Amino acid sequence: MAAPVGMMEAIFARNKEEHPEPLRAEVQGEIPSWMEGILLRNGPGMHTIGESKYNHWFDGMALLHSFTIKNGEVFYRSKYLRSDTYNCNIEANRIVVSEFGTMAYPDPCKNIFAKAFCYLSHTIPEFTDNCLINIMRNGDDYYATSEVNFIRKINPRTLETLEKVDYTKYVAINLSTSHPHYDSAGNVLNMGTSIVDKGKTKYVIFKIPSSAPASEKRKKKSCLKHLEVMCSIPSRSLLHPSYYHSFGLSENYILFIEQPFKLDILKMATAYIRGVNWASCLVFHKDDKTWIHLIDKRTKKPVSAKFYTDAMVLFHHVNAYEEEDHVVFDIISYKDNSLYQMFYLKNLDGNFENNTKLNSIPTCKRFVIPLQYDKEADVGSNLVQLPSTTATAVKEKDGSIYCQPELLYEGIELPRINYDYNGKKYRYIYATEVKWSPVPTQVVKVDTLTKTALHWEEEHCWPAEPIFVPSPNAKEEDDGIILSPIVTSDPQKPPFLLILDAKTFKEMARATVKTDLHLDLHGLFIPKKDLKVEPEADLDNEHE
Ligand SMILES: CC1=C(/C=C/C(C)=C/C=C/C(C)=C/C=O)C(C)(C)CCC1
Ligand SMILES: [Fe+2]
Repeated sequence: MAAPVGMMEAIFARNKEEHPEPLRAEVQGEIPSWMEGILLRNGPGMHTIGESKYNHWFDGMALLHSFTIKNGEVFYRSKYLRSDTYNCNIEANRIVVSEFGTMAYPDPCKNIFAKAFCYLSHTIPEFTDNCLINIMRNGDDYYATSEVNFIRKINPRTLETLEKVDYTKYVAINLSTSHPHYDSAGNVLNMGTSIVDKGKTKYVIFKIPSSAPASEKRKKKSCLKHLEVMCSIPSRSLLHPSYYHSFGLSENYILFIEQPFKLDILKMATAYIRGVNWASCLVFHKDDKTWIHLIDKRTKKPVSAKFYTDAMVLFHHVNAYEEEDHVVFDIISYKDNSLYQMFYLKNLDGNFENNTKLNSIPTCKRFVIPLQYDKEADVGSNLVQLPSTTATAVKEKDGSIYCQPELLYEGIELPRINYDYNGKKYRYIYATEVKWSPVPTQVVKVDTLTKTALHWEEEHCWPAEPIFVPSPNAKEEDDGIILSPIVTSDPQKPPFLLILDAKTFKEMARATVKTDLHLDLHGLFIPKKDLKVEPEADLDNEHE
């Protein structure tokens, strides 16, 4: 499919209008009656403020949007996150807060970013609270998340912005992932990097309980107060901690990949005075190794064996599980960091096709880590004993173990699974297929067993990350529905929420919305039973 000139600019760079009042979508097909709840998603929606423009797609102001499904009907809403960053920018009518790919210099007026003037004496700058990447659920609370120390509480029904939460008040981290995990009790597990703690750079794994102790419930205290550090892992290099976007979780282990795509702290500390963006402080060391860390949840200690693989860059873990004394984990990996390069808005304009040819294809790979093996095994022997995989883990002379993956599937990103199978043996990956550019053209269901896939695609359609929602009495892993918002590039064709049968990948319904829809990043589905108030109890006077 070829991209008409200017189309990419409309998709990526044009400011999207918010639509905070519920808008009734036109449903074609039938949405099963059990399907009730809110699909809540996040992503950048505004890349120009006054005369100033952001450089990178990941810089855009967070635009929350939701599809509320009730009685076979769908209502759409969108609202910009009223972060301090957003408010300051709008007030100044220009970009005054730095983002991933854009360094900004604030007005000399007094604003909450006044601290930015202390850059010269601070290693860690005051980061943005433009939480544009994902949504995190913690008990009954929902937060917009990004990769720094701030998260923003939001109202999942009205999309209103609530408190600004600073992780550093509860745990010594300066960066955190936007992809937390959840255990079966609903507790949040997440990871962050601590840079300034007594000069010891480390990765911190922490848990936020899903509810506060009963004695505090009445006071509506936040669960964050009860955040608990599970384990920390020292960074191999104090001044170059690895960058990571997600981590893995099996039943008993936490999986952390220390990749040679690293944050250079000295570069970051001087970025402001050098006039360069944060992105330029992330450096790929192509000749370094990628270290694989396993943390035993029971002992809260890292497994001592040294597992590594070749240099790579990864953003998304897919899933991990244990099988016969091995940990199996699947990730989407790249051979370098060119993905971040591609999302500079200057590469996403008229010359899009030439600028963004994927030279590093996102590839789904399976790694297998042996947990129990013969310590006397010969150097050079493969310690993986699983017949189902070609992944290997070879003992080296110095006792370290060199892991080589099995290729599962090429050209997919934004992976999701049936989260009931998270940490467990599983079979299906739902993702977007990325063929000729980093922009998805298809929704896919990959069968990791047969390495085959089912696809959905349509002309002028650009799908978002597909979310799996299990059906109420699901027996099989793929008993459920796939939800994916579809951005369209043909002005005659309005955008819609696509609803697929996860088993067959046949379209069950689509809910068309006559408004602007932005290409987003990640989100979650809140089933009706998890909503404190009936979804859209107030929808009787919705706008049509
Ligand atoms: C602001 C800021 C950061 C922001 C990173 C962002 C916003 C990353 C987005 C990544 C995405 C969307 C990846 C998708 O696969 C860093 C570099 C962590 C550290 C310095 C300050
Ligand atoms: Fe992500």
